[in-house]
Amino acid sequence: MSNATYGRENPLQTVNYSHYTDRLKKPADALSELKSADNKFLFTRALLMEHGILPTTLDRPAKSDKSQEELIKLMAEMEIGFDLQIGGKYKEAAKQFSMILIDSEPGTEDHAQALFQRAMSLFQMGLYTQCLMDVRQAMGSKYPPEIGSILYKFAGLVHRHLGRPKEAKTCYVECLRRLNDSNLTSEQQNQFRSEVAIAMDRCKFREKKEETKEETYWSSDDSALGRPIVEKLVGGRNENIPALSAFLELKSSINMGRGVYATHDINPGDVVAIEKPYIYGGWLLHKACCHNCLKVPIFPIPCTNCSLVYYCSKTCMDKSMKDGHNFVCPIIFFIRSMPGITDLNELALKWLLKELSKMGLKKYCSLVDTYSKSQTDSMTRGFNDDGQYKSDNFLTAYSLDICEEKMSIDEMFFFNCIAAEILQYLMLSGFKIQECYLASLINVERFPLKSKYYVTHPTALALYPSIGLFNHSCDANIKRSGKLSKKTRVMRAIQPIPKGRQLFFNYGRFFDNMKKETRQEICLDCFKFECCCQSCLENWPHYDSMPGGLSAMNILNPSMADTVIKECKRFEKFLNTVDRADYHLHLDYLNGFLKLLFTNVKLPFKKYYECLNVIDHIYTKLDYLTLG
Ligand SMILES: C[S@@+](CC[C@H](N)C(=O)[O-])C[C@H]1O[C@@H](n2cnc3c(N)ncnc32)[C@H](O)[C@@H]1O
Repeated sequence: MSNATYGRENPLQTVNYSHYTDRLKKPADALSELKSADNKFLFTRALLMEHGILPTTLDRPAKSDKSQEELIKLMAEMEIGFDLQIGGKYKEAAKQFSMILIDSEPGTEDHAQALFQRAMSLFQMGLYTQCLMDVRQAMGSKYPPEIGSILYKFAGLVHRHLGRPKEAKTCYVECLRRLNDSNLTSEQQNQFRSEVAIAMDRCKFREKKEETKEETYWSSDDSALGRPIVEKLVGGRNENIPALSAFLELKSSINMGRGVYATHDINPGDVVAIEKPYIYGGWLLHKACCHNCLKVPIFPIPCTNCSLVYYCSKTCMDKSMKDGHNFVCPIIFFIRSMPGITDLNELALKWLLKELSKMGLKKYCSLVDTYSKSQTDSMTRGFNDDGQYKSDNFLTAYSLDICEEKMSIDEMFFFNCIAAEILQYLMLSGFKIQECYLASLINVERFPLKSKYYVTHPTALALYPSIGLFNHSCDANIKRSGKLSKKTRVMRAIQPIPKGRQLFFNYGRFFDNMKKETRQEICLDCFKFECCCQSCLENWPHYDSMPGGLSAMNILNPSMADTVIKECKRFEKFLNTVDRADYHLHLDYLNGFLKLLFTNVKLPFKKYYECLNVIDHIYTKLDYLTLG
């Protein structure tokens, strides 16, 4: 593979779907003539082979020692960065070190040095979180041992600035342990020790302050919030889809396909789904999270073979190897050099390996064949003959994808090419696959290679097959909670959901403040559907211009008008008098007010959404406190 350009691909940039078509001069058109997914895949694979695009070896571009010329160039580039730093031009310096990073190979000393220097510039710019990400990656790289103590001391300083005294202390202990490797004189070492002692003292002071703050917070009168919350599905577990509540069922509608509906009245706060991800992987921009458990370790340990993924412990490293990293490890460099969204390519590979380890090649391929041939109607996919939804993870995930007809030919060809390349790398890494299984093994239709699956979370990507059954609405009545590092995802009602109504969550993040046209554009662009939610169909006004007063037009139950007016005034007083930090102490009151408006006023109604925003704020804060 000569064109490997590790690290240049930005996972956030738009994918160039004509990457392969451009190289092969429009062969993708022939794909539209082929009917079955198997034939499309085999056609693409043969074409790539014919054009010499499929890799034939796993030889990485030689890691030759740098020539004298290259060394001089690197030093000159570093010097430019140092000069910018000395001159206080931190942004320019960060850019300069970024260029060096792109040109150096992860895991090498040059890479670690550039990371460390960029971290220092980011620190000066006050970008502590980004700075810490660089420091962590530098720690996981092959940095020169003599800078170890300085690197860990710096990490301590960054943690202190981020208000994490415990982590800072751990770094300081580690930096002292590495002091013997440094090339400081004994006098400089003594100076270093006394500086670290002062910094550690500051951590102690900070820790005490944190403890007091926590005590005052929890000594507030709501004891329910003072102990860890154990989430329970409302009504218990669903028989057919165990990740969902028993108060839900799956039904189909013309414009949204399958969706999840309430079979009982559901109240705001009720938990409607709890699911562990079927597969998950780190987000490349957040490289230093543990490849196995997704936690962000204080000291990331790089994989001893590839150096390209990190772990928080030896246990996680061993577990990951058993879970398939042994096959991915020799090819991860190449997988990350491929076009497309790198993280999704990795996730697709992980998924395939997981299925294969679970059921073996033969069974897996026959399952895919049976499934794709027997159930082509997207409305019935996933249901058995008794109308029950098959909750097996493989079939559930398989049946989620109904997107093929929405793809352009270029896109379809692109994904087939990616699949063919991934499979080829896998075979080159020693994974034995007989020719007859090739087509069933990689079915582009089912592979999570498309953006519609990715969770826009800065740490990781994960696939939740049952939660993936919820449709989108710009006026969501459920909300996800739980940090991805905890992996388990909890979905909770935020609005009253009467029996028979569909449950929706919001696929976008900042839809509340967008006008309909923008939301529609995003849905089409990112998720490939035209949004048919109620607020889009009825073209609800933007939040600021929603009706705020009661009238004959929007009161549903005139006998309740006085109560509604009185309660709206009370809510206004609440907003003016209660401190934002104490909102969570009034959750029952707020849910009650929301329900009153929901039952008696036609939506959209401004006060209703004001109240919903407050509730949303509370859950976000509770997640942070209880699940983080
Ligand atoms: C994650 S899936 C949801 C489950 C899906 N309806 C099914 O049948 O499996 C997302 C897909 O559902 C459909 N969908 C979800 N929300 C929608 C909406 N507001 N309007 C139209 N289609 C929607 C789109 O086809 C989208 O690609």
